[in-house]
Amino acid sequence: MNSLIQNATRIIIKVGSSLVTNDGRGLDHAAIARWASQISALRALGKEVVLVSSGAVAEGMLRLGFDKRPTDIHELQACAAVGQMGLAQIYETSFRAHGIGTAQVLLTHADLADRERYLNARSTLTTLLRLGVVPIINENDTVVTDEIKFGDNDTLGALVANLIEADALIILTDQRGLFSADPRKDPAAYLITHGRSGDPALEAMAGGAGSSLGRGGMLTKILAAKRAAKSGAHTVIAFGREADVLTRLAGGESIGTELSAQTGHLTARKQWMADHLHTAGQVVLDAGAVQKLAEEGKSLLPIGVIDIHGEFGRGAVITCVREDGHAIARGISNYTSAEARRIKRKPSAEIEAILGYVEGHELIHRDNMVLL
Ligand SMILES: Nc1ncnc2c1ncn2[C@@H]1O[C@H](COP(=O)(O)OP(=O)(O)O)[C@@H](O)[C@H]1O
Ligand SMILES: N[C@@H](CCC(=O)OP(=O)(O)O)C(=O)O
Repeated sequence: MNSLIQNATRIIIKVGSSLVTNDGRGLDHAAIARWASQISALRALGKEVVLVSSGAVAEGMLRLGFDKRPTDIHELQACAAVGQMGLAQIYETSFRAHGIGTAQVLLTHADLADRERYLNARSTLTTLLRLGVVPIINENDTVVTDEIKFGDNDTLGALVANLIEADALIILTDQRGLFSADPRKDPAAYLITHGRSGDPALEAMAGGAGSSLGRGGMLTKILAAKRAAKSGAHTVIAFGREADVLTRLAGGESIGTELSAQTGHLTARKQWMADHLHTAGQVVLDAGAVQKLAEEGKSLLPIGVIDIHGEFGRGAVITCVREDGHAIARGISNYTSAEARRIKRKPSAEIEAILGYVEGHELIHRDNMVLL
């Protein structure tokens, strides 16, 4: 028994190229229909699911008649663009059979590196989940070149887990999990059933991709688990053709390789904030707000803010100081410094009238704050 997936509410599921395209023979309609049916069952259990799907290049190669992976970057990008149409169509049809809508989200590295776009991607994904839609994510291959690519969707899956603070990342692949060595090369290799994300011993066992279709191989999956754990997400690596793999994992069964994260979401986020020694700006709190934060564990409302120093964007880590300049907390601002200047000293009910929109009643929510 293992409860990593059973206890997870928000789950990222990543499916690799060889699974999605039946080892390059063409979209595996039956496999995709089975995953859609299982994901529909997971949602009936109250879980939110985001799918990260590879396979655009492999499917596009088939549709355009390439018998081996093109070396020309623009031909590869053309393959991705053609194949992505196939992916979008098959996922929409397969989920529609269960009355579930899908949404296509194509991301690039630049989208997640830019704070504004990162926050927009996060809000769109969480909104889609709230609206009951299954987002289907892939890298936007047509606009990126090698130097600026995530390169493999294992990494993308982990970054999406960080982005929306998922509880778990399930990586479905063409092996039963992490083996002590690449099972294609070493027949004596055995399955590793449990481990700690970030354990360097795991990295030593993992090798590169097993086929010409996959990009990352096992090492990128192990590194993805390490990355996902930074925001508190556990990872399971399992065989995508295993019968009812998703529903059995959700039922608490141990399948594949389970890699547990050592810290919870809140701890991970607070640690991240505590590590921000230089913050973009400061807000000066009145005595009432200091009391609410420090003594009562409350969020920071604009009404308790007397002054704002520095220029910062939405989502920046800022410092909360007393009137005498003493720092008492750090946290993520829901508003830009310009907006904060307009809503300081105002009751939260007036935010919408002043700014024309509301990002939150708080300037800094309690969950996004660490006391110093
Ligand atoms: N230690 C290992 N355990 C399992 N698989 C490994 C290991 N080292 C390398 N591999 C290879 O990684 C492959 C899976 O990665 P990849 O081909 O990128 O798949 P995907 O398309 O699912 O991302 C396996 O088929 C296997 O040959
Ligand atoms: N964006 C690429 C994904 C490449 C990739 O990471 O493949 P894989 O190692 O099979 O997950 C595509 O859709 O072909």
